Amino acid sequence: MKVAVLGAAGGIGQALSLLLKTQLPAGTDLALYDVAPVVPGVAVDLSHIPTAVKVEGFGADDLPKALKGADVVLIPAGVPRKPGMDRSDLFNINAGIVKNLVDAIADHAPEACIAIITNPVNTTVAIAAEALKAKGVYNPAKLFGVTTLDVIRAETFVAELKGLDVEEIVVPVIGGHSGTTILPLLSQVEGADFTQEEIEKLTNRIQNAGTEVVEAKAGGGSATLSMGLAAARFCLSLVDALNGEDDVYEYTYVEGDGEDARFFAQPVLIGKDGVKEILHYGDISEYETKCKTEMLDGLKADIKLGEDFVNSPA
Ligand SMILES: NC(=O)C1=CN([C@@H]2O[C@H](COP(=O)(O)OP(=O)(O)OC[C@H]3O[C@@H](n4cnc5c(N)ncnc54)[C@H](O)[C@@H]3O)[C@@H](O)[C@H]2O)C=CC1
Ligand SMILES: O=C([O-])CC(=O)C(=O)O
Repeated sequence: MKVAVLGAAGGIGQALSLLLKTQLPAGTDLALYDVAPVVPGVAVDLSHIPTAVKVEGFGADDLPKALKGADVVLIPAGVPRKPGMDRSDLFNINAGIVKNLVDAIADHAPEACIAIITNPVNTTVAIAAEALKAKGVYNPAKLFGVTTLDVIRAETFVAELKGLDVEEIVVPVIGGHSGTTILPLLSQVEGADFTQEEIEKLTNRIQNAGTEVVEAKAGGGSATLSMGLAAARFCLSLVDALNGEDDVYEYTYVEGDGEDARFFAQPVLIGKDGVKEILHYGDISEYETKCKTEMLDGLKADIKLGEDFVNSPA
C-alpha cells in the first residue's frame, strides 16, 4: 500500500504526515510531496520515528515519482484563509493548484483513491472530477471530498454541551463544506435531546467552526491540527477498506445519485474499490429540511464553478 500526501510540508500536511507515519499499517509507503523546499527535511525528520512505515520526500520536480504506484492520494496543497475571507475567496489560487495536481494523478496514478482537502472543497472536488473526466479516467467511486472535520467538531461540541462521553457520540453531518452547506443532523443524535434554541446555536457553531479557528489564529492560517487528525482518520478508514476490511463507513462529499446536488456529503460504505455504497441520510427534521432547501442553490453554484473552471475556462 502506498499513500501520497500532496502539500505535505504545510500546516495540515505535516500534522497529517506525522499521524500517518505513526498509525498506518506496517509496510505502508508514505510519499510526501510539496513545492516548498523544506519537504525533504520533513520526510527525514519523520523517518527517525520508529515505525514500519517508510517515508520519502519529493520536491517540486518529482511529482511523478511521488505518485507512482500510489493507492491513496491526499491533497491538502493550497492556500488557507485569513480573517475576513470566505472559503470561496481561495478559489482563484487553489483551483489551478488542484487541477494541476489531479492532472498529474490522472497521468501517474489513475487508479488511486483521491481525497481532496484543499478549499473550497465544494468546488475543488468538482474540478477534480472534471479534470479526471477530461483525461478519461474519472471513477466517481474513487474521488472524495474530506468533510470529516465537520463530523469531529459536531461530536466535540455536542459532547461538551451535554456533558456526554465524546467517544460515544455520533453526529451525522451532510451537505458540503462551507457555511450553511454544512448541515449537522442533530435530530439523529442518540442519547441527547436539544431545545430548538440549542439546535440553532449548535448548528451555527458547527457551520462557522472553521472561521472560529481562522479568527483565533489571527492571520496565521486556519485549522491544521484538528484537520490533520480528521484527514488521518479518513485516510486510515480508506486504507482499512482497501485492505479488505468490512463495514468501513465515513461521511464524505461524493458524487451520488444527484438527489440533492451532484456532490453531497452523506454516509458512505467504503470497500476495496472505493465507494461501495452511498447510503441515504435517512429522516431529517423540519428545521433540517428547511436548512437543506435553503442551502442547495448555493452548493450547486459552488459545484458549477468547479465544472466551468475545467470545461469553459475564461
Ligand atoms: N477540508 C477541510 O475540512 C479543510 C481544508 N483546509 C484547506 O486545506 C488547505 C491547506 O491548508 P494549510 O495546510 O493550513 O495551508 P499551508 O499554507 O500551511 O500549507 C499548504 C501547503 O501546500 C503547498 N503547496 C502549494 N502549492 C502546491 C502545489 N502546487 N503542489 C504541492 N504543494 C503545494 C505549500 O507549499 C504548503 O506547504 C487550504 O486550502 C485550507 O483552506 C483547511 C482546513 C480544513
Ligand atoms: O475554515 C477554513 O478556512 C478551513 C476549513 O475548511 C475548516 O476549518 O473547516
